[in-house]
Amino acid sequence: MTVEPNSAHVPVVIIGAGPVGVTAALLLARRGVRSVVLERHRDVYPLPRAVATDDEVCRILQAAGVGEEFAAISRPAKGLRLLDARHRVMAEFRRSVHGHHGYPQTSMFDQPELERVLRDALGRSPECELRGGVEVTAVGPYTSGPVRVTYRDDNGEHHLWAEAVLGCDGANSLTREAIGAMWENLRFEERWTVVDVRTNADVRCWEGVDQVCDPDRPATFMRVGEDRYRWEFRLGERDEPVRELVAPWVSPSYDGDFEVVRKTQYTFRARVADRWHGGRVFLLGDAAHLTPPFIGQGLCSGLRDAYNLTWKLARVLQQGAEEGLLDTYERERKPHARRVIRLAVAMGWAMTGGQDGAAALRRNLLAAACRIPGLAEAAGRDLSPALTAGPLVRRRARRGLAGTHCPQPWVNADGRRSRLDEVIGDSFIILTATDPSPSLTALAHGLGVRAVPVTGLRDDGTLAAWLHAGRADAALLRPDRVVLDIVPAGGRDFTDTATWAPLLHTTRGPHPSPRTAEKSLLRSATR
Ligand SMILES: O=C(O)/C=C/c1cccc(O)c1
Repeated sequence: MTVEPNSAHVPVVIIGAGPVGVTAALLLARRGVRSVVLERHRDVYPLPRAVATDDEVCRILQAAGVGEEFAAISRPAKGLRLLDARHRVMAEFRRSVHGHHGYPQTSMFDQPELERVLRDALGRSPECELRGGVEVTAVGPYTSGPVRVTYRDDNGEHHLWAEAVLGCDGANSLTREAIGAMWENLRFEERWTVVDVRTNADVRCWEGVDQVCDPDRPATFMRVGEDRYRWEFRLGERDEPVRELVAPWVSPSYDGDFEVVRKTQYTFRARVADRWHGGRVFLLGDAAHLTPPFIGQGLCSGLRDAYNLTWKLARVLQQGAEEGLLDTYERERKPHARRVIRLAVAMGWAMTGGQDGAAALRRNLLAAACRIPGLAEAAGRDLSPALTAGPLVRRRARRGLAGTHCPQPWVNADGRRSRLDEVIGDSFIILTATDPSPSLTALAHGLGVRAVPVTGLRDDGTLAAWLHAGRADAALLRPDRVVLDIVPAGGRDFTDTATWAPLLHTTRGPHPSPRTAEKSLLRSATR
């Protein structure tokens, strides 16, 4: 897509071509929505930052069309351990290589490699245009009609008018300022040193993440790749040399290759923006939330933002869905991001002893850091909680299926083994335990949604067991695979559809999806 410079109209402008911005562009492109991505740097930022994803995020990357490429550059991690000051294991939280979403529950990767994969995919998408080496100088006004985005490049100043603007412009977001959002402080602020090393040394480690719970020298250590390692240390009184810092893991007498790829100081913060949009200007990723990295969820939260928002935006822009659909973005994502940040902060307290008046008391308890209330339980589980109830999450019970994700097993359709999402398409869908009743079929038809019995998908029984465990005869999945509502076991239909049915309504048909092959698989699976 090429847009005339100086004064052009585009459906979506994305500010920032980091992983969140580019993934958002790819997800929109898969739904036929064109975007221009504006980025300060000309090329991928070469230094490592994020190092971990969970399986939900791998599924998002799959939806963006780079799932297999990401699998090829990432490495499953065994999980998370809490160590005491003498590096004795106090608690171990194992992660499976076959998570709920069909991928390893934790994967390690090198961020520049991920960004290269995403940029290459962007280059193959005619719906996306990346403008690198530009500086965005203003966003807005945004209160009515298209939003103006002003940027500068070597040729001067330009304006774009967009139906929506996605601010993926990081912690110092200009977009956040433009919409007048303020930070809500979740009370964690510490200076840490982050060290990335490439070496073939015999590093003392396991295939996972170690958190050293030592108030005097809290630290994180993990293997990121074949010869890539990351250490994080809370800043001490003096700036110690790397070899001194890593001496407990790499023998000081090792004199082989040892490249410090990066050593930098960060302020780890816990913050959430008080508002995530102003009209059609949205905040995503670090522009909307900041977390200490102790549970590896920073980038994950940003990619969840992109997945949550893009299907809603595509429906509004392309299919004439109600504007109210867009309000659910902040309503769903903000409490989710806040909960994940709080868990990261709790992990930080376990490692450091905390910063408040009770810190001294907690220090005495640190020999059993995993006893910090709720931490062990939460850290041992899926780190991504269910979405809270709202217009698009009809939660009846605290532990019901609504707000959680449908699992992604392998299925067999049309004689081919595929991941579930490749087969069920990218719109709303109802999965049923058995053949849908005539009334459910009629209801589905009225909603413009397909009802598919899981038996026809021929998976390994995962889907039937999941519905059974959730006491559901059917589940209505949203395009992001979150359960909107269920038909309770023994029930006939969805009840009280009035709260969500209007949000499913569209006035135009969907853009023809590039995934025609998947649709044909679905037809044969449901015949
Ligand atoms: O809980 C996990 O499996 C991974 C946690 C993690 C990942 C990356 C960086 C961290 O400090 C923790």
